[in-house]
Amino acid sequence: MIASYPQARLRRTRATAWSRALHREVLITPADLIWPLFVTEGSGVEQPIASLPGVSRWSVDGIVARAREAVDLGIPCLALFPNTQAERRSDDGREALNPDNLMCRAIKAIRDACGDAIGILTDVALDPYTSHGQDGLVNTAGYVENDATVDVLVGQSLNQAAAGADIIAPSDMMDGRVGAIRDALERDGHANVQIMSYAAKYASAFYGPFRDAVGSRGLLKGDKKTYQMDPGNAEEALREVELDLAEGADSVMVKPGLPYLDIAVRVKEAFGVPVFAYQVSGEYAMIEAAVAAGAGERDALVLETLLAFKRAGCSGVLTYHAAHAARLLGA
Ligand SMILES: NCC(=O)CCC(=O)O
Ligand SMILES: [Mg+2]
Repeated sequence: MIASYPQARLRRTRATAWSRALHREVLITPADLIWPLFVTEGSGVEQPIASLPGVSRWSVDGIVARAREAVDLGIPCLALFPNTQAERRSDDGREALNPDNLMCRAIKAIRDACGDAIGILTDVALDPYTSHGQDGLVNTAGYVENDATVDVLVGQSLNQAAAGADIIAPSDMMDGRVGAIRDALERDGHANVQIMSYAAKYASAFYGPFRDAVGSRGLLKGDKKTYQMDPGNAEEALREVELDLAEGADSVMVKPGLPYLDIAVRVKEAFGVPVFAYQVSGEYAMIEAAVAAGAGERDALVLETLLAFKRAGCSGVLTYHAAHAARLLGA
Protein backbone atom coordinates (compact mmCIF):
# COMPACT_ATOMS: atom_id res chain seq x y z
CA MET A 1 0.00 0.00 0.00
CA ILE A 2 1.31 3.44 -0.90
CA ALA A 3 0.17 6.07 1.51
CA SER A 4 -1.71 9.06 0.16
CA TYR A 5 -2.59 12.45 1.63
CA PRO A 6 -2.83 13.25 4.52
CA GLN A 7 -0.51 10.39 5.62
CA ALA A 8 1.83 11.26 2.78
CA ARG A 9 2.88 14.89 2.77
CA LEU A 10 5.81 15.30 0.41
CA ARG A 11 6.28 18.81 1.76
CA ARG A 12 7.23 17.31 5.16
CA THR A 13 10.81 16.49 4.09
CA ARG A 14 11.14 19.87 2.37
CA ALA A 15 10.28 21.94 5.43
CA THR A 16 13.81 22.65 6.67
CA ALA A 17 17.21 23.18 5.10
CA TRP A 18 18.78 20.25 6.98
CA SER A 19 16.03 17.93 5.79
CA ARG A 20 16.31 19.11 2.19
CA ALA A 21 20.05 18.48 2.36
CA LEU A 22 19.47 15.02 3.81
CA HIS A 23 17.02 14.04 1.08
CA ARG A 24 18.84 15.51 -1.90
CA GLU A 25 19.34 12.72 -4.43
CA VAL A 26 22.34 14.02 -6.38
CA LEU A 27 25.13 16.49 -5.73
CA ILE A 28 27.42 18.49 -7.96
CA THR A 29 31.01 18.85 -6.77
CA PRO A 30 34.14 20.42 -8.30
CA ALA A 31 35.25 16.86 -9.13
CA ASP A 32 32.39 16.66 -11.65
CA LEU A 33 33.75 19.51 -13.77
CA ILE A 34 35.94 19.70 -16.86
CA TRP A 35 37.12 23.25 -17.65
CA PRO A 36 37.48 24.14 -21.36
CA LEU A 37 40.26 26.65 -22.00
CA PHE A 38 41.32 28.51 -25.15
CA VAL A 39 45.03 28.81 -25.91
CA THR A 40 46.59 31.58 -27.98
CA GLU A 41 50.13 32.52 -29.04
CA GLY A 42 52.40 34.90 -27.16
CA SER A 43 53.28 35.45 -23.56
CA GLY A 44 51.35 37.34 -20.92
CA VAL A 45 48.40 37.49 -23.31
CA GLU A 46 44.76 37.53 -22.23
CA GLN A 47 42.20 38.10 -24.98
CA PRO A 48 38.58 38.40 -23.77
CA ILE A 49 36.04 36.80 -26.11
CA ALA A 50 33.19 39.23 -26.72
CA SER A 51 30.49 36.63 -27.39
CA LEU A 52 31.61 34.63 -24.35
CA PRO A 53 31.71 37.30 -21.63
CA GLY A 54 33.97 36.28 -18.76
CA VAL A 55 35.97 33.82 -20.89
CA SER A 56 39.36 34.65 -22.40
CA ARG A 57 41.98 33.12 -24.60
CA TRP A 58 45.26 32.79 -22.70
CA SER A 59 48.82 32.38 -23.86
CA VAL A 60 50.53 29.23 -22.58
CA ASP A 61 51.78 30.91 -19.38
CA GLY A 62 48.21 31.99 -18.61
CA ILE A 63 46.94 28.48 -19.33
CA VAL A 64 49.45 27.16 -16.78
CA ALA A 65 48.12 29.67 -14.25
CA ARG A 66 44.57 28.46 -14.97
CA ALA A 67 45.74 24.86 -14.53
CA ARG A 68 47.20 25.66 -11.10
CA GLU A 69 43.94 27.43 -10.23
CA ALA A 70 41.97 24.35 -11.30
CA VAL A 71 44.11 22.10 -9.10
CA ASP A 72 43.50 24.42 -6.15
CA LEU A 73 39.76 24.40 -6.86
CA GLY A 74 39.56 20.60 -7.08
CA ILE A 75 38.71 20.56 -10.80
CA PRO A 76 40.11 17.25 -12.09
CA CYS A 77 40.46 17.93 -15.80
CA LEU A 78 41.01 20.65 -18.39
CA ALA A 79 39.90 20.61 -22.05
CA LEU A 80 42.20 22.56 -24.37
CA PHE A 81 41.34 24.34 -27.62
CA PRO A 82 43.80 26.31 -29.74
CA ASN A 83 43.26 29.61 -31.50
CA THR A 84 45.55 28.87 -34.44
CA GLN A 85 47.09 31.84 -36.23
CA ALA A 86 45.66 32.40 -39.71
CA GLU A 87 49.02 31.76 -41.39
CA ARG A 88 49.20 28.31 -39.79
CA ARG A 89 45.78 27.29 -41.08
CA SER A 90 45.54 25.33 -44.33
CA ASP A 91 43.07 23.35 -46.40
CA ASP A 92 44.38 20.10 -44.93
CA GLY A 93 44.85 21.33 -41.35
CA ARG A 94 48.39 19.97 -41.23
CA GLU A 95 49.29 22.17 -38.26
CA ALA A 96 47.35 19.60 -36.20
CA LEU A 97 50.26 17.22 -36.81
CA ASN A 98 53.00 19.66 -35.81
CA PRO A 99 54.64 18.33 -32.61
CA ASP A 100 55.44 21.92 -31.63
CA ASN A 101 51.97 23.36 -32.23
CA LEU A 102 50.18 25.51 -29.67
CA MET A 103 48.29 22.56 -28.19
CA CYS A 104 51.42 20.46 -27.68
CA ARG A 105 53.25 23.37 -26.06
CA ALA A 106 50.30 23.97 -23.73
CA ILE A 107 50.06 20.29 -22.80
CA LYS A 108 53.76 20.10 -21.96
CA ALA A 109 53.72 23.34 -19.98
CA ILE A 110 50.77 22.16 -17.87
CA ARG A 111 52.43 18.80 -17.31
CA ASP A 112 55.69 20.48 -16.26
CA ALA A 113 53.84 22.73 -13.81
CA CYS A 114 51.23 20.37 -12.40
CA GLY A 115 52.49 16.83 -13.02
CA ASP A 116 49.66 14.35 -12.70
CA ALA A 117 47.62 16.60 -10.41
CA ILE A 118 45.27 17.39 -13.30
CA GLY A 119 44.00 15.56 -16.37
CA ILE A 120 44.43 17.07 -19.82
CA LEU A 121 41.70 16.38 -22.37
CA THR A 122 42.47 17.30 -25.96
CA ASP A 123 39.96 17.81 -28.72
CA VAL A 124 40.52 15.92 -31.96
CA ALA A 125 39.05 17.57 -35.06
CA LEU A 126 40.57 19.78 -37.71
CA ASP A 127 38.39 22.90 -37.43
CA PRO A 128 40.92 24.93 -35.39
CA TYR A 129 43.52 24.22 -38.10
CA THR A 130 41.66 24.41 -41.42
CA SER A 131 41.33 27.49 -43.57
CA HIS A 132 37.69 26.54 -44.31
CA GLY A 133 36.64 25.87 -40.71
CA GLN A 134 35.35 22.35 -41.38
CA ASP A 135 36.37 19.53 -39.04
CA GLY A 136 37.89 17.41 -41.81
CA LEU A 137 39.25 17.29 -45.36
CA VAL A 138 36.90 18.82 -47.92
CA ASN A 139 36.75 17.45 -51.48
CA THR A 140 36.09 19.50 -54.60
CA ALA A 141 32.34 19.03 -54.16
CA GLY A 142 32.60 20.56 -50.68
CA TYR A 143 31.95 17.26 -48.93
CA VAL A 144 33.99 16.32 -45.86
CA GLU A 145 35.70 13.03 -46.77
CA ASN A 146 35.35 10.47 -43.99
CA ASP A 147 38.19 7.98 -44.35
CA ALA A 148 40.86 10.43 -45.47
CA THR A 149 39.93 12.64 -42.52
CA VAL A 150 40.22 9.70 -40.11
CA ASP A 151 43.82 9.17 -41.23
CA VAL A 152 44.69 12.75 -40.26
CA LEU A 153 42.77 12.51 -36.97
CA VAL A 154 44.84 9.46 -36.04
CA GLY A 155 48.00 11.51 -36.61
CA GLN A 156 46.55 14.39 -34.59
CA SER A 157 45.71 12.03 -31.72
CA LEU A 158 49.19 10.49 -31.65
CA ASN A 159 50.69 13.97 -31.70
CA GLN A 160 48.62 14.98 -28.67
CA ALA A 161 49.32 11.72 -26.83
CA ALA A 162 53.07 12.10 -27.43
CA ALA A 163 52.89 15.59 -25.91
CA GLY A 164 51.24 14.12 -22.81
CA ALA A 165 47.46 14.28 -23.29
CA ASP A 166 45.51 12.02 -20.92
CA ILE A 167 42.16 11.92 -22.71
CA ILE A 168 41.79 12.07 -26.47
CA ALA A 169 38.37 13.49 -27.30
CA PRO A 170 37.42 13.16 -30.97
CA SER A 171 34.76 15.76 -31.73
CA ASP A 172 34.72 15.40 -35.52
CA MET A 173 31.88 12.85 -35.90
CA MET A 174 33.63 10.89 -38.66
CA ASP A 175 32.59 7.23 -38.76
CA GLY A 176 35.18 4.76 -37.50
CA ARG A 177 37.57 7.26 -35.96
CA VAL A 178 37.39 5.90 -32.42
CA GLY A 179 38.54 2.43 -33.49
CA ALA A 180 41.30 3.84 -35.69
CA ILE A 181 42.56 6.11 -32.90
CA ARG A 182 42.38 3.31 -30.30
CA ASP A 183 44.43 0.97 -32.52
CA ALA A 184 47.03 3.63 -33.15
CA LEU A 185 47.31 4.54 -29.45
CA GLU A 186 47.83 0.87 -28.54
CA ARG A 187 50.50 0.42 -31.22
CA ASP A 188 52.25 3.64 -30.22
CA GLY A 189 52.60 2.72 -26.53
CA HIS A 190 49.70 4.79 -25.18
CA ALA A 191 47.60 1.99 -23.72
CA ASN A 192 46.48 4.15 -20.78
CA VAL A 193 45.51 7.20 -22.80
CA GLN A 194 41.72 7.35 -22.64
CA ILE A 195 39.24 8.15 -25.37
CA MET A 196 36.19 10.24 -24.53
CA SER A 197 34.27 10.31 -27.76
CA TYR A 198 31.97 13.10 -28.69
CA ALA A 199 29.59 10.28 -29.63
CA ALA A 200 26.36 12.22 -30.00
CA LYS A 201 27.32 15.64 -31.24
CA TYR A 202 24.51 17.55 -32.86
CA ALA A 203 24.65 20.09 -35.69
CA SER A 204 23.60 22.81 -33.28
CA ALA A 205 23.06 26.56 -33.37
CA PHE A 206 24.61 26.78 -29.90
CA TYR A 207 28.27 26.70 -31.02
CA GLY A 208 28.63 30.29 -32.25
CA PRO A 209 30.78 31.79 -29.46
CA PHE A 210 33.12 28.77 -29.54
CA ARG A 211 33.81 29.45 -33.20
CA ASP A 212 34.72 33.02 -32.26
CA ALA A 213 37.02 31.67 -29.57
CA VAL A 214 39.00 29.37 -31.88
CA GLY A 215 38.77 31.85 -34.75
CA SER A 216 36.81 29.71 -37.20
CA ARG A 217 33.48 31.58 -37.31
CA GLY A 218 34.41 33.89 -40.18
CA LEU A 219 36.10 31.05 -42.09
CA LEU A 220 33.33 28.46 -41.99
CA LYS A 221 31.50 28.06 -45.25
CA GLY A 222 28.26 26.13 -45.14
CA ASP A 223 27.37 23.98 -42.15
CA LYS A 224 28.35 20.69 -40.52
CA LYS A 225 25.13 18.78 -41.15
CA THR A 226 26.73 16.00 -43.21
CA TYR A 227 28.63 14.77 -40.17
CA GLN A 228 27.10 16.21 -37.00
CA MET A 229 23.72 14.80 -35.99
CA ASP A 230 20.26 16.06 -36.84
CA PRO A 231 18.66 17.64 -33.73
CA GLY A 232 15.51 15.59 -34.34
CA ASN A 233 17.21 12.24 -33.78
CA ALA A 234 17.50 10.24 -30.58
CA GLU A 235 17.57 6.59 -31.71
CA GLU A 236 20.49 7.49 -33.95
CA ALA A 237 22.38 8.83 -30.92
CA LEU A 238 22.13 5.40 -29.32
CA ARG A 239 23.61 3.83 -32.45
CA GLU A 240 26.44 6.38 -32.43
CA VAL A 241 27.20 5.57 -28.80
CA GLU A 242 26.99 1.81 -29.39
CA LEU A 243 29.51 2.00 -32.23
CA ASP A 244 31.96 4.21 -30.33
CA LEU A 245 31.85 1.89 -27.32
CA ALA A 246 32.42 -1.12 -29.57
CA GLU A 247 35.41 0.70 -31.07
CA GLY A 248 36.96 1.28 -27.66
CA ALA A 249 35.68 4.57 -26.24
CA ASP A 250 36.17 4.72 -22.45
CA SER A 251 33.46 7.33 -22.02
CA VAL A 252 31.02 9.11 -24.27
CA MET A 253 29.82 12.66 -24.55
CA VAL A 254 26.51 14.25 -25.47
CA LYS A 255 26.70 17.74 -26.90
CA PRO A 256 25.16 20.33 -26.52
CA GLY A 257 24.04 19.83 -22.92
CA LEU A 258 20.71 21.03 -21.56
CA PRO A 259 18.76 20.93 -24.85
CA TYR A 260 19.86 17.28 -25.21
CA LEU A 261 19.44 16.09 -21.62
CA ASP A 262 17.01 13.44 -22.84
CA ILE A 263 19.82 11.95 -24.91
CA ALA A 264 22.13 11.82 -21.88
CA VAL A 265 19.43 9.99 -19.89
CA ARG A 266 18.79 7.49 -22.66
CA VAL A 267 22.49 6.81 -23.22
CA LYS A 268 23.06 6.26 -19.50
CA GLU A 269 20.06 3.95 -19.21
CA ALA A 270 20.91 1.98 -22.35
CA PHE A 271 24.64 1.47 -21.78
CA GLY A 272 25.51 2.22 -18.14
CA VAL A 273 28.86 3.74 -19.15
CA PRO A 274 30.42 7.05 -18.08
CA VAL A 275 28.48 9.79 -19.88
CA PHE A 276 29.64 13.40 -20.02
CA ALA A 277 27.71 16.42 -21.24
CA TYR A 278 29.17 19.52 -22.85
CA GLN A 279 27.34 22.65 -21.74
CA VAL A 280 28.44 24.49 -24.85
CA SER A 281 29.34 28.09 -25.53
CA GLY A 282 25.85 29.16 -26.60
CA GLU A 283 24.41 27.77 -23.38
CA TYR A 284 27.01 29.68 -21.37
CA ALA A 285 26.24 32.83 -23.35
CA MET A 286 22.50 32.40 -22.72
CA ILE A 287 23.06 32.30 -18.97
CA GLU A 288 25.34 35.35 -19.11
CA ALA A 289 22.81 37.21 -21.28
CA ALA A 290 20.05 36.38 -18.82
CA VAL A 291 22.18 37.69 -15.96
CA ALA A 292 23.04 40.87 -17.89
CA ALA A 293 19.34 41.42 -18.62
CA GLY A 294 18.43 41.03 -14.97
CA ALA A 295 16.39 37.94 -15.81
CA GLY A 296 18.22 35.60 -13.46
CA GLU A 297 20.93 35.25 -10.86
CA ARG A 298 24.21 33.79 -12.12
CA ASP A 299 25.20 31.58 -9.20
CA ALA A 300 21.77 29.97 -8.94
CA LEU A 301 21.45 29.46 -12.70
CA VAL A 302 24.89 27.90 -12.94
CA LEU A 303 24.46 25.51 -10.04
CA GLU A 304 20.95 24.48 -11.08
CA THR A 305 21.98 23.68 -14.65
CA LEU A 306 25.00 21.69 -13.48
CA LEU A 307 22.90 19.75 -10.99
CA ALA A 308 20.52 18.86 -13.83
CA PHE A 309 23.35 17.04 -15.62
CA LYS A 310 24.08 14.98 -12.53
CA ARG A 311 20.39 14.18 -12.10
CA ALA A 312 20.33 13.00 -15.72
CA GLY A 313 23.05 10.50 -14.88
CA CYS A 314 26.14 12.28 -16.20
CA SER A 315 29.51 11.54 -14.63
CA GLY A 316 30.60 15.08 -15.32
CA VAL A 317 30.13 18.26 -17.32
CA LEU A 318 32.36 20.33 -19.56
CA THR A 319 31.43 23.90 -18.74
CA TYR A 320 32.93 27.36 -19.19
CA HIS A 321 31.51 28.12 -15.74
CA ALA A 322 33.74 25.43 -14.18
CA ALA A 323 36.02 27.69 -12.15
CA HIS A 324 33.14 29.89 -10.98
CA ALA A 325 31.06 26.85 -10.03
CA ALA A 326 33.98 25.20 -8.23
CA ARG A 327 34.51 28.40 -6.24
CA LEU A 328 30.83 28.43 -5.24
CA LEU A 329 30.87 24.76 -4.35
CA GLY A 330 34.08 24.99 -2.38
CA ALA A 331 32.89 27.95 -0.35
N1 LIG B 1 34.67 20.54 -30.12
C1 LIG B 1 34.35 21.43 -29.09
C2 LIG B 1 33.24 22.33 -29.46
O1 LIG B 1 32.80 22.32 -30.60
C3 LIG B 1 32.66 23.22 -28.40
C4 LIG B 1 31.40 23.89 -28.83
C5 LIG B 1 30.92 24.99 -27.92
O2 LIG B 1 31.36 25.16 -26.78
O3 LIG B 1 30.07 25.72 -28.41
MG1 LIG C 1 30.07 8.17 -34.77
